[in-house]
Amino acid sequence: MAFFETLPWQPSFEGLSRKDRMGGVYRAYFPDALAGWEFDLPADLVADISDAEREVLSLQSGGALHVSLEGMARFLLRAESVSSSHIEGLSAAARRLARAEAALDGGRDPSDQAACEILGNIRAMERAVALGTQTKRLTVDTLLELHRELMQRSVKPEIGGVVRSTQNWIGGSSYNPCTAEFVPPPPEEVPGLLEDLMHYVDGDTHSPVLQAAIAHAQLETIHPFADGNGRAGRALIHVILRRRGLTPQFVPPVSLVLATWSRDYIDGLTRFRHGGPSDGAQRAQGAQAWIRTFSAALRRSCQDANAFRDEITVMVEQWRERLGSVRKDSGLDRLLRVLPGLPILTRATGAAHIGRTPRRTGDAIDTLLDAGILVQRNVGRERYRVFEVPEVLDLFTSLERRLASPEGDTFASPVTRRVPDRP
Ligand SMILES: Nc1ncnc2c1ncn2[C@@H]1O[C@H](COP(=O)(O)OP(=O)(O)OP(=O)(O)O)[C@@H](O)[C@H]1O
Repeated sequence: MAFFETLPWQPSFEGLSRKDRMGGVYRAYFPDALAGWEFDLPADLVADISDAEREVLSLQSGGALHVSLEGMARFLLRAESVSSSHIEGLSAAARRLARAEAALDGGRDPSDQAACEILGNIRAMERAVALGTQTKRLTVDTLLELHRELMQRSVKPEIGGVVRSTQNWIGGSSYNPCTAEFVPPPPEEVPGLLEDLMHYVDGDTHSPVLQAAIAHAQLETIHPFADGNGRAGRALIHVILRRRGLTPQFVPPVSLVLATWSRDYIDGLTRFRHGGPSDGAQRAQGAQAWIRTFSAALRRSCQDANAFRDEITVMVEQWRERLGSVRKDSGLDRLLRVLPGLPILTRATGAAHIGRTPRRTGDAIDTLLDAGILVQRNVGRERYRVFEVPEVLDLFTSLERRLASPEGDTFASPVTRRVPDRP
């Protein structure tokens, strides 16, 4: 039985305005556990879910012969991680991340906090999807470990992996929950609800897409952490999809679509919160509304990612035509394969990716510079020179613009988030 309970909030000395400092009442939500929940889905929703599953699988299987799948998979994962940050766009992020990574590699402290957070998100996301396959049982500890990873490079690393011990809320005043949009369950409810959630995540009573949708919504409803609940919930989606074998290679950038459909996303999460009996019609209907939104977002993200992958493939084929004969497994051949996932490079990072000496890599870079595929972005001595692949960065921008358009077409439906201009 799920319900809202009205609880008192004591006045406090904190807060700028009188209203902030005043006491009052708030309505906390007590969700139902997931264990034993059985519900039917209408035929059209079942079809939507299988369409989404088919799209996710087609993203894994489409072949890009001369392109490193790992590089592209990393890019999609990066896109998904960037959606959790407030950096201005994927292509800007690519540049800033490359700089921050270079600083970290060189043992320096990168000053770019946002870039560091994204690196943390990417690492956590990588770890999350790895956990999906490596960990035998998914438990509350797995979730805490994942959250710790996510928060490691944030401004508040100390809250990573710590279940909240106070009441939190979403929206309204920062000082009290009386005007909040949503007040998750009180802290004493959280451990039991998390046990139940992770038990559900570890099982396979529902199909992967359904399981990912429900687990995400339940995590956001519990809101178990002081911060980073959105990130943990998004990572959980990918843990489930990977674990259930749906995304062995490519992570669909579903979070970016949910961010674009922010109103539908929040509406869906809100509908998921029912009142009344755990086997009642209201619960089933609310869940269906959310699952519908989630499946559609997943489908859209796969369609956009597929289009991106096709564009990358065509681009690399055109490069090869432009270059004439490229000896198989030469430094140049290897560099062409990895460039889509490495749009900003130095001689050293290029060498590390293709397993050749910096000198050999430098020769391949020179060929690509002559062909206009690479451009040099700074003036400096050999080892400090930074190169970019403008065409790849342009394709990032196009993908990002497409993902930020509610209908996936920036002419038909303008972007809803701040994104870079059309290349
Ligand atoms: N009305 C709502 N009901 C339930 N969940 C919500 C609601 N509004 C937002 N959320 C979820 O809460 C997340 C924000 O929570 P929190 O600030 O703890 O996470 P975060 O990872 O730090 O933030 P962000 O999502 O901005 O990266 C959102 O990303 C969304 O998933």
